Amino acid sequence: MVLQRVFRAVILGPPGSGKGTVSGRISKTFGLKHISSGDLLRRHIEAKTELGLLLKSCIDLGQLVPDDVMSRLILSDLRATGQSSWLLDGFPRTVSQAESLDDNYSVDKVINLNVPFQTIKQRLTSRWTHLPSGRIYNTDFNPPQVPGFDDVTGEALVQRDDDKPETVTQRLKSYETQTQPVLEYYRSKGVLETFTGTETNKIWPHIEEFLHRRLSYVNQKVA
Ligand SMILES: Nc1nc2c(ncn2[C@@H]2O[C@H](COP(=O)(O)OP(=O)(O)O)[C@@H](O)[C@H]2O)c(=O)[nH]1
Ligand SMILES: Nc1ncnc2c1ncn2[C@@H]1O[C@H](COP(=O)(O)OP(=O)(O)O)[C@@H](O)[C@H]1O
Repeated sequence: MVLQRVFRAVILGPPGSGKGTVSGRISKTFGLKHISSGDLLRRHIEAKTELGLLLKSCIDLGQLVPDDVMSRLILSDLRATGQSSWLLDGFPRTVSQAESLDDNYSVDKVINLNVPFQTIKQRLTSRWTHLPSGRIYNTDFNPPQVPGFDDVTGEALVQRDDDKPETVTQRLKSYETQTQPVLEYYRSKGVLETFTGTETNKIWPHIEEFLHRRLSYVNQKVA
């Protein structure tokens, strides 16, 4: 689908709810640029800068990176993408971040993945990531063709330090206290669309259908 107007969306959901997996499908099907806050932070950590060390200390404890640092990083990334359509994955995670985003961009739709915490814990401990690209695998759900290696580049996959069970518990707590209020923020603006389920393959057709309808409407309005 070729979009005639810029379309900007956010994907929200607890850690492990499938944001990265669904974002990959949305970006492939609808051509939105996928911007992941977690991937952006991990690139800084890989670069081993002073900022990277500060970020790693928050992430390894399962805590959120401070709002001012996070908003500055994401907004500068968005500015660099210019006038394109995008899908923001992992940002905003607090109401203050949502307000910073609003001050600079208007968000057309927010996709909320509502997946029970019970389902999530099992998934995260079997997640494998290709750090340079952000491609995600799972030993049960979508295993790589060769165990431990990325399908596209053949490079090694890693297990994220913050996917340890005790850190996952802390991340779910941060989600409950700091990110859930963001749902209310977008609900009151009338842009929130919630998709509930325990399996990405069952949730995905509903998201796909919703975006097809929504984006055809955006195109018609411009035509
Ligand atoms: N078993 C199972 N695993 C899934 C499903 N959807 C995604 N995953 C895996 O669960 C993990 C978390 O998904 P991810 O997209 O990274 O979630 P995010 O943390 O919200 O970005 C990854 O290893 C995925 O491959 C699913 O429906 N079932
Ligand atoms: N918007 C954000 N605000 C603060 N911290 C963030 C944000 N996005 C990511 N982080 C930090 O990076 C970690 C990993 O994020 P992410 O890769 O999006 O995790 P997940 O895919 O499991 O939801 C988070 O647990 C948090 O410490």
